[in-house]
Amino acid sequence: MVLSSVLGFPRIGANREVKKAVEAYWAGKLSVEELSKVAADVKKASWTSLQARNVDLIPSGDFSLYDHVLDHSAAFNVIPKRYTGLGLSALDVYFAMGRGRQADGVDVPACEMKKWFDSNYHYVVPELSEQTEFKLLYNKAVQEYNEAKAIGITTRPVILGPVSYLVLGKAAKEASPNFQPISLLSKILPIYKQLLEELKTAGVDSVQVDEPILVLDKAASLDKEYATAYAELSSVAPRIMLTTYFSRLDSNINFIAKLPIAGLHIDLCRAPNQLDDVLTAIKPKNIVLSLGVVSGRNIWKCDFNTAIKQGQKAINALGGDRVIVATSSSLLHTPVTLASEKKLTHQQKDWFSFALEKATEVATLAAILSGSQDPKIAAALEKNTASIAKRREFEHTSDDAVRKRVASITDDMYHRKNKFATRMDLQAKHLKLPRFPTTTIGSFPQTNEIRTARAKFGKKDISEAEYEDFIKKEIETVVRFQEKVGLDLLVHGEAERNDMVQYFGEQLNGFVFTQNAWVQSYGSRYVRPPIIVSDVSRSAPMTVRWSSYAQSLTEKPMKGMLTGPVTILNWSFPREDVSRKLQSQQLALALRDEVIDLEAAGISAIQVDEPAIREGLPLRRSDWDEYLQWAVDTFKLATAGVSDVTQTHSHFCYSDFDDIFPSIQRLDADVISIEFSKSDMKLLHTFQQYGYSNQIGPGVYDIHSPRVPSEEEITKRLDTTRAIIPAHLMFVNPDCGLKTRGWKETEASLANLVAAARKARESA
Ligand code: MET
Ligand SMILES: [Zn+2]
Repeated sequence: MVLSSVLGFPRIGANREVKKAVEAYWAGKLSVEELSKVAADVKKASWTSLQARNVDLIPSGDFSLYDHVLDHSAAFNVIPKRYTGLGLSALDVYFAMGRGRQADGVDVPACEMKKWFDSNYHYVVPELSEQTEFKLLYNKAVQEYNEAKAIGITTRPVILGPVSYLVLGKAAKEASPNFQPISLLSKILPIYKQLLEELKTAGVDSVQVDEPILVLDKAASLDKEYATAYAELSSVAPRIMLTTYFSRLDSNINFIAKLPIAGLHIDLCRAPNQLDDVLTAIKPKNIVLSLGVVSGRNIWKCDFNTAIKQGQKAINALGGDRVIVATSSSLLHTPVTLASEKKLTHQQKDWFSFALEKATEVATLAAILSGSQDPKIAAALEKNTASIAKRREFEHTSDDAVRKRVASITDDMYHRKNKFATRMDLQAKHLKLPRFPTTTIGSFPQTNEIRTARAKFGKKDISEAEYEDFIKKEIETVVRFQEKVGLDLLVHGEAERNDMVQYFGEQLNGFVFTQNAWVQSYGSRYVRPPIIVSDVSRSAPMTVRWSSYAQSLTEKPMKGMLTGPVTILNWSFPREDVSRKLQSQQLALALRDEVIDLEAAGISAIQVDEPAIREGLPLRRSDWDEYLQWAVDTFKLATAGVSDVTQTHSHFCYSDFDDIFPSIQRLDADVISIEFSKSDMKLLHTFQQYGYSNQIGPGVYDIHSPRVPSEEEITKRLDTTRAIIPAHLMFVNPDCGLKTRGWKETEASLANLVAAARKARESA
């Protein structure tokens, strides 16, 4: 019999209960007990609804109040010293690691956060060194397994495997210079053994051990580590389902097939072509194969007929008892349920599947592949076939004007008139910025007042004119504040934006929006990605009136603010019927018109944010060039339409710069601002290595945390940076937008930033 499996479920609650509870706990408005109760209810709701949908293998242990990697670190005693001895409870230490803490005399920054593979989910990076003493402080997998068991549901616990956990970590400050986290393998294995033994004792039959690192090139050199780890673990563990996702195993399958594991999960949505090789490699072994055929990363209804073909092939090779039908990855990256969407048309609803609907899909597929004679199953297949046929029909319609415009893009549209050095002089005269010009990344605090006004406008409780007035007042407040605090290049504050992608998607043709389709980005931050369903174009200017209104209020230069094509694409649920490249080109042409309109309206600095360009990078190196070629080209297409006197900016927030640094240069933005305050100046080494010719604003403090950086702290950062980046190329700015921050810390932080920049100017 073919079983069905879900690899992980969204942990935010169908109505964002977890966000609300966690934030209330932080604000001191909810007790630990009340928070645990909310968490328990959300877990229970997930388990019972997966059971009701006939999913055979239901995950547990995948819940988290902040991040599952952080959970692991906290449970394994991977707690940097700076968070201990502060008199905090274990839970508060946990949250302090996730988001920093500045209260009651305690002042600690957050741990570094990184993007989880090529997704927009961020994990908290474990800090490891020779001194790390692993200990199993608690066993979350066992706890959740028992929690589910208590309500009569048998689950399959999920844990992050030892090799991936270590490789995802980084060397702590105190580690010796050549320290590699993976060198701790022999030290961490006993703890994993203890964890797994406890699972076995609790009655667990099989455990999902995630080793997503296996889809990366670097796994090829970790074959010995994998062999050692799994030989040790399998001797004490329940049956191990080794789980990979997001890309293909390629030659890594050769050593994986030799591991003493009970099963292997592969992602057939991202990498359908790996099926044959994997089947060949595992056929002689007694390994179960879990087929990731229902996408954990996108929201399109699964094409059953394609999935059935893959399933049938696996059954033919291995027999039905060795095949599982599963989601391609955890459903953490998809919204909870389509049932919450009241505004989608009937046609649109028929295109999509969210997490709960995907659970039904895996269960139905497993039934079909098991030869079920249930008429309901036959009807479900028929219905799916009809839905997919209708969607294909829709996909064949296209916007000819947009397609023609893409086909007639010419080479000169990718380039500015003159080289950067010439442009820099022209812009300096025009903008009259001082040395170490100070600026921000765009957004200012999104207060409750702003959200309430937007919600009221959405519900038509206030008129468009009233809303417009409200936003204008917000813009004025932000402009006056920036003048007062002494910033040089101003922004309008983005008060009118619900989200930097959604805001544009809503004004562009080709997108569909949801009401409740939230997906976790980090901690309690959730986003609602728009869905690209057809060709994209712009009907009218999107930001010009706000930017020009802001400029009209001040003598200082105002920076226009747009989200770049690659980021809009990567933070949307993309189409799967046309290439990402084509979708990005269409977006770029729409944005190009906006950039040109902003310039015509008197805006002389225009920032086009591309924070997601790095995360869209394919996980396998051999696929990089192709991606970077079109990603960089489409950014240039969006920005290069302006005259040389207009200063283009771009912003990136991630720390793994090394990989794509030459491409950042090729973007040819006049100024880039980057996040780096949390990665310990690592970026600077990248700079030293590759050099960079244009202007650059390394983020001087971490905006993801509410703590206020002192002036000295910022000065120190500037000093380090100046040793590497020529002073005349430097901008001074926070490492990202301020929308998640409160006004109080924003005022204090920016005052310190301006003071530090002035000091730097004096000593320049
Ligand atoms: C995630 S990058 C954010 C950039 C945007 N301009 C902002 O300031 O919020
Ligand atoms: Zn950012």
